[in-house]
Amino acid sequence: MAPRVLISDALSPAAVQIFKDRGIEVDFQPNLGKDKDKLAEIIGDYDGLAIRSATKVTPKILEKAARLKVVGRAGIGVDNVDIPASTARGVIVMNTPFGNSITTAEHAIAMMFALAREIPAADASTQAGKWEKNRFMGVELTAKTLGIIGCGNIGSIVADRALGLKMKVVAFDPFLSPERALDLGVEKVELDELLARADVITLHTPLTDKTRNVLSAEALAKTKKGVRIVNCARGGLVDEAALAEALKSGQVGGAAFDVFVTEPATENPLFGLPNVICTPHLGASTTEAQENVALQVAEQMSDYLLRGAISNAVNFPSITAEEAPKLKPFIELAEKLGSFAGQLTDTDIKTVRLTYEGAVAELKIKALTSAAVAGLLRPALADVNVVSAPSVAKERGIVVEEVTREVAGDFESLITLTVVTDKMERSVSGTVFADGRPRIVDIKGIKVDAEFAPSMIYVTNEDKPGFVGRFASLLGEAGVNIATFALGRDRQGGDAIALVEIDGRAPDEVLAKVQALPHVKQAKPLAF
Ligand SMILES: NC(=O)c1ccc[n+]([C@@H]2O[C@H](COP(=O)([O-])OP(=O)(O)OC[C@H]3O[C@@H](n4cnc5c(N)ncnc54)[C@H](O)[C@@H]3O)[C@@H](O)[C@H]2O)c1
Ligand SMILES: O=C(O)[C@H](O)COP(=O)(O)O
Repeated sequence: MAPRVLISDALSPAAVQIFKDRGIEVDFQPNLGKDKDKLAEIIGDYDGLAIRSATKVTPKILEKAARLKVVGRAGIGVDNVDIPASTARGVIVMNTPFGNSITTAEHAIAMMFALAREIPAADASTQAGKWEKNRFMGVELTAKTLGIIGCGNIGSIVADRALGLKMKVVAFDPFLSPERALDLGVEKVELDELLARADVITLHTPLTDKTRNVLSAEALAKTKKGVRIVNCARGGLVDEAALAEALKSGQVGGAAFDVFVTEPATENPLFGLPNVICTPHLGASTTEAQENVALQVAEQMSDYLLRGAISNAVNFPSITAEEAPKLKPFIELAEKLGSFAGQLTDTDIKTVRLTYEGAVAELKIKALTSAAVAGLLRPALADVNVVSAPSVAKERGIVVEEVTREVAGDFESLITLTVVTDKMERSVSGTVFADGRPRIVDIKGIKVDAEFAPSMIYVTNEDKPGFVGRFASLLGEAGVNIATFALGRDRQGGDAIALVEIDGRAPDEVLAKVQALPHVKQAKPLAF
């Protein structure tokens, strides 16, 4: 069945065409995102959801999204998507981090000019027939200092344009390296210095616990008198009530805002104040940017739904379309090794260690580790999956370790999963042969060669004569057909294991009889 995608915001129709061309069924309902009840009613029918900022992907929506595999944000900010809840349900969330950056930077520059020359007020006055030539006295931007808070993709484009305007640029961004600052031609400063020096401040950070109200009443009091403030990033970066007071007192000379604490903003403390310019979250709204992000998100979502390739996911490592087929058999192997250990582990797991040796160590091991942890936890938590596994493990205090080694000894690639509990440490290793099928090749240091089968019995016993005959007869007498039989031991007379594939499930009473055979330590059913 072809995957189905719902577009619930006003994306460029270019996205619809991409989905159709890729053989994906698509429903384009550009206003649906504003109607959360209707969205909740129909979301269960879709594998993908393509959005901008109007659709809110809440836990309530996700609860109804039984088939949903991917949310694609045609744009940058994913603050309208509950990422932990999406991750917990195994939904990949991807965005398009660069497609609208130039457009948004241009909007910030336009806002800065509009503030400097009071263009909106001058326009309104002129069109009202007033010709107030003496009312509007602007400021020149040349040689003024622009303070950029957040010098990432958009901030650095703003810096480049501002330098072109012959402004001085200072930037506050704890993650901006001195080398990058030098490359950009900006001066990296602390926040207080930026506040003290900037004639214009522009914000370009995401909204986080650290950036919320970065321009608070206290910060605004430290600015140059008459400073102009531009916010084309996120509402909440500036304390709107404090800014309104600072505008009234003249501490701040003007503010140009594209984003607001509450959106859609139908009322706001800034509305109606002198030299305040507002736009309705138009930063990304150009034909070029909208076409870029729509095409990109549709391609990314299609690649994931059709080929398992992941790019620009905020909750999973990237996997290219070339890597996806190489990873696939190893993802299956990792998940099955995890499942093997999970089915045998009854007590609290403290640590899981994944060791990747040989060619597999060159692949995206983060994805393999996630698959292994998902397999390990699934016997206890049915809902866990490759996307949610790392966060579920973290919540449960399970330490996940990864080790990579270049050489794999007898195998081209080898994955070993080791589980550590308070009582024991158990390792199981596997590989993928040329036929692409995963095999178990080592259990607790004992060599075996077994495939993962839908129904198996795993026996550990003392290596004593007679066990295999008795075990096989017992199964035969109970009408349980043996499909394959793998044996291994650490040394003659030492510890031995049997991994037996059977047709159908072994009844509990048969397993109890196996358990009661002489020299048997444990007999467990396994299913893959
Ligand atoms: N108005 C719009 O329509 C519109 C359009 C696109 C993007 N945006 C928003 O613009 C913002 C920036 O987008 P971007 O693509 O440049 O993001 P980005 O991730 O490339 O850059 C953000 C920068 O902020 C910095 N930063 C993080 N925490 C900080 C802190 N505590 N103090 C100072 N700097 C900090 C980061 O180091 C990074 O360099 C985002 O919030 C995005 O959602 C708005
Ligand atoms: O984060 C973004 O990309 C912008 O805020 C754009 O939002 P929009 O797609 O709703 O215009």
